[in-house]
Amino acid sequence: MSTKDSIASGYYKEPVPHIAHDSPFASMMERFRFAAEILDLDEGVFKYLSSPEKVVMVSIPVTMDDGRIEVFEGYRVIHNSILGPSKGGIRYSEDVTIDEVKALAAWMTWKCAVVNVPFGGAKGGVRVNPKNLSQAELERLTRRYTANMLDVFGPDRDIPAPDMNTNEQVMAWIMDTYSMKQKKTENAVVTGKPIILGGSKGRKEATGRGVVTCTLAALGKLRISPSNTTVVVQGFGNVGSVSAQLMYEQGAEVIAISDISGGYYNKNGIDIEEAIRYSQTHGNSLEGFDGAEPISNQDLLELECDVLIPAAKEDQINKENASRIKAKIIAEGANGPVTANADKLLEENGIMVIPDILANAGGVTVSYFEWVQDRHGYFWTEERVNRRLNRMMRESFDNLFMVSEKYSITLRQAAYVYAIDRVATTLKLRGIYA
Ligand SMILES: NC(=O)C1=CN([C@@H]2O[C@H](COP(=O)(O)OP(=O)(O)OC[C@H]3O[C@@H](n4cnc5c(N)ncnc54)[C@H](OP(=O)(O)O)[C@@H]3O)[C@@H](O)[C@H]2O)C=CC1
Ligand SMILES: O=C(O)CCC(=O)C(=O)O
Repeated sequence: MSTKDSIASGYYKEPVPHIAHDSPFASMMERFRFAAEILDLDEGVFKYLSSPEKVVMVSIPVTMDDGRIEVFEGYRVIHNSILGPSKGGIRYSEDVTIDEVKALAAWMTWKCAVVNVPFGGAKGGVRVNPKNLSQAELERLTRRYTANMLDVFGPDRDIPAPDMNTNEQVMAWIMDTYSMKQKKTENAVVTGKPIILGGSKGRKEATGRGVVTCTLAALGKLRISPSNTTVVVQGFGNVGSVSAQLMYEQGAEVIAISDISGGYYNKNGIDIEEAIRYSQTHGNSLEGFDGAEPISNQDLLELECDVLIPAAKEDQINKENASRIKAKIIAEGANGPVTANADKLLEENGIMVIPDILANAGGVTVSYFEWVQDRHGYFWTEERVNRRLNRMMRESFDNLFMVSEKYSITLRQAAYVYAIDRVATTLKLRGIYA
């Protein structure tokens, strides 16, 4: 089989109704179509996997500190649960949309299949800027969102986790609200909890650690040593800061970092420990960080470097800027940071892209470990968590690298082919009955 230039033919070409043309869901579908064609996927299975199993939209009234009632919109999308209970984070963001959550939920299905964890895919979102809420308002919002989702969530049904702008504290409130309803502590209903509540050691760092495991594997394939590597990281939250720190610990020179306040560039390398300290002591913001020169988030993506780690949000590398990207490797810490129409341009420039559904799968992998530990009531050492995480990420990277070489396709295409084949085979074995 050779690399395909034009990916869609036959029924794969038919547009899926109600999907914005240029959106994360459209990007997901374009890659899904490519894999469906390679796999000669049954038309019914293609249609089934093109839409989510369940979409829940809720209205969340919150009493604000000044007594006013504000109403927020919340979502939970379960894309598919054929591989097991659905799994995926919850995002708080002013511009989250149902279409974005649908794409993120589908990516979770493929991601769990890529790393062979027995979960389906889901994602949640609330349209809110949490920076405008007090801690008490955030708690009331989270508890009401959870109350509205009591029939959706469950340790055997659907298990949330952190994503953009949500953290261990938010997971603790979800667990507590759910447990109150069950009249018993049910810590396996969420992952990414504080360790004292049944969280797993290593979960907070897991996504960044997985990004770095894959990056080191990719550098190995290109015969570049980590200590001769320059790295650029977009986004300095959970995924970006841990990825930057672990690459820095490997001896790499991290020459640029960024958050919503802008980019920070130092051609001689940034002291990442200092940057993390700065952000932690300045309200989780790099604003005013003086260990580097200011640079825009867009210019940062186009810097000359060996490794670019987009770890902020979707659609950052697109058909407008893809031909100006100079990195040798892009490790997708974020979900969907590259649009489908940029894939070809990056491939033509010989850039190795480690796709999101592999690169950032360390988070859900350790979430799986957390769920297993909660259900056993027996907790692992951090060393055991990290060793198993590294092994699973490395095996998944090697597996997809082999698939990509075998079929002369990119790592992203290999990831979709592998994941969709796994989901479709499971579907076939289980069967579909009314
Ligand atoms: N947390 C996890 O375990 C996982 C997360 N992911 C994905 O990784 C990405 C980041 O998530 P996570 O680290 O958890 O989120 P966080 O909220 O912890 O961090 C997000 C970071 O991105 C920055 N940011 C937001 N918008 C922009 C922008 N336009 N330009 C530059 N920086 C920006 C934020 O800046 P500021 O703080 O200043 O707003 C912050 O530094 C998301 O795509 C998420 O879906 C994927 C797998 C697992
Ligand atoms: O840890 C999890 O369950 C899911 C993390 C997540 O939302 C993601 O991988 O995008």
